[in-house]
Amino acid sequence: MPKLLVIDDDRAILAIAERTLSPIADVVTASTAGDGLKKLRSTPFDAVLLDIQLPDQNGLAAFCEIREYDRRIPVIFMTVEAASETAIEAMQLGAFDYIAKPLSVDPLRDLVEKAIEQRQISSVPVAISADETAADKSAELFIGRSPAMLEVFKAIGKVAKQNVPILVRGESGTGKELVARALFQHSHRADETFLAVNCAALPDNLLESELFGHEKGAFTGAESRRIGKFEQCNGGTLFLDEIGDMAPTVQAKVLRVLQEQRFERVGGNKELTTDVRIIAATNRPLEQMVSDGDYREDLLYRLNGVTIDLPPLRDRLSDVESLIRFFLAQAKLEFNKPDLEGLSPDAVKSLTNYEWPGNVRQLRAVVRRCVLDTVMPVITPEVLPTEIHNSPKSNDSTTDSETVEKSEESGTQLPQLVRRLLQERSTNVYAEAMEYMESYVILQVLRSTGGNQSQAAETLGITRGKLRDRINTYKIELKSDVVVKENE
Ligand SMILES: Nc1ncnc2c1ncn2[C@@H]1O[C@H](COP(=O)(O)OP(=O)(O)OP(=O)(O)O)[C@@H](O)[C@H]1O
Repeated sequence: MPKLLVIDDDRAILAIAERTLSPIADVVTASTAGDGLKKLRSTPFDAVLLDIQLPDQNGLAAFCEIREYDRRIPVIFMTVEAASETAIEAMQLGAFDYIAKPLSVDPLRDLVEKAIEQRQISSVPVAISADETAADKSAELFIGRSPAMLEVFKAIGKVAKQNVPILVRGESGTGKELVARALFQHSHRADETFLAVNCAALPDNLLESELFGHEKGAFTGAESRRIGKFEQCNGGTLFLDEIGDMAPTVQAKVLRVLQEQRFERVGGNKELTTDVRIIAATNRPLEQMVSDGDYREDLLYRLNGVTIDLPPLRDRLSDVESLIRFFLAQAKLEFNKPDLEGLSPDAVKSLTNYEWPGNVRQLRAVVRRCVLDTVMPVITPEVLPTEIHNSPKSNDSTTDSETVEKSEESGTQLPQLVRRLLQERSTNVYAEAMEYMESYVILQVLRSTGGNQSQAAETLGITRGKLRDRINTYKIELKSDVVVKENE
């Protein structure tokens, strides 16, 4: 039977604890911190219930001694009033949880059961340690040992020093900006300026002015002359993210810079020259957009002379472990969690089996969230987001065709979709897969804003015009709920 230590100077509390908890644990009591610590050192315990005010020592100080002795032991604090300050302090120190007196029987039993269970599952040796030297904050490291990523690194090495435009392609969150930075750092321009512009984040007229600048009075609100990024970045490197999201006028101006290194500020007629290396990135099907008349063919050809393709994370799952190691060590330092030891083997299994629709960005966010959420030194599957913990592949139980039928909208069906398209010998796999992802993201964000398009556009980092365009394209209906219309 698991062993529980209850430290409190109130005999009534000790009696309630013994009565309530003896069916689930072997309860040992102590009425002072000194006595409790002595007992703890002589027998192994699975959890501790600790009063915050003890006669011989403050409970928080006693807690620190317990942690020094055994940092894996879950400690639940008990206190008379629900004092937020103490609760915050206790949780910051790493307490398992906090319960207010007078003790209610059911919540107390549930909490102690949970603590004992946590103690047992986190007693396994860690599969990935949180102590990695790679977490040096000063270096922005690019992680990946899979053959696909080695190809990417080789491509960066080959083209970084050539003064040509480069197009980086890949799904959102695959690391396109990191590639752009690596190209810059290894180029002859490494000591010059590097600027990044997200073309989807600004309305078309503002994007034009952001890139090329404007003259005073060029449009309402243009109260003075403004220098654009192409001018500011003279001699340096400009990273144009989401290059697919540009109005035709802007496309024409960017093409001219690429061809002649010349442009005019908005509202100006003086021709300016600039020497900027362009690195562009996109996750959009530019070829399809050219066929649909939405993108200039000549611009596409200028841009994609040299292309670097970043594979989605699900196609290089062998990189997941090293990425976790890296993000875990970073988060441990950043969130000051010195007791964090790492991830349990089961947690690693769930993470390495997941399909990662949001790619490395999603993996990074999940690891950081787990580090923040865990109260135990070892991160176990229970701490993972439910979609990962319960993902069909993590549990190896559901077949692909079942999941496609069941939840068209779950957003995790991309691999199945791609497999189906390949079986059907589709020649439009890229565009269809991109559309699937894009419609999923837009739908989810619109749902989260209750259909408010301004808020959704802001959250998505795209303009309202673009959002409206996508809503029409994907036949998203904004009624009391946000739904996708069936194809007529
Ligand atoms: N191989 C990698 N090693 C370490 N960190 C990575 C790697 N790939 C991506 N990241 C991290 O993941 C996050 C997303 O990467 P990044 O912004 O470069 O993606 P992106 O493809 O440009 O996304 P988007 O298309 O949405 O702009 C960043 O925090 C980045 O540092």
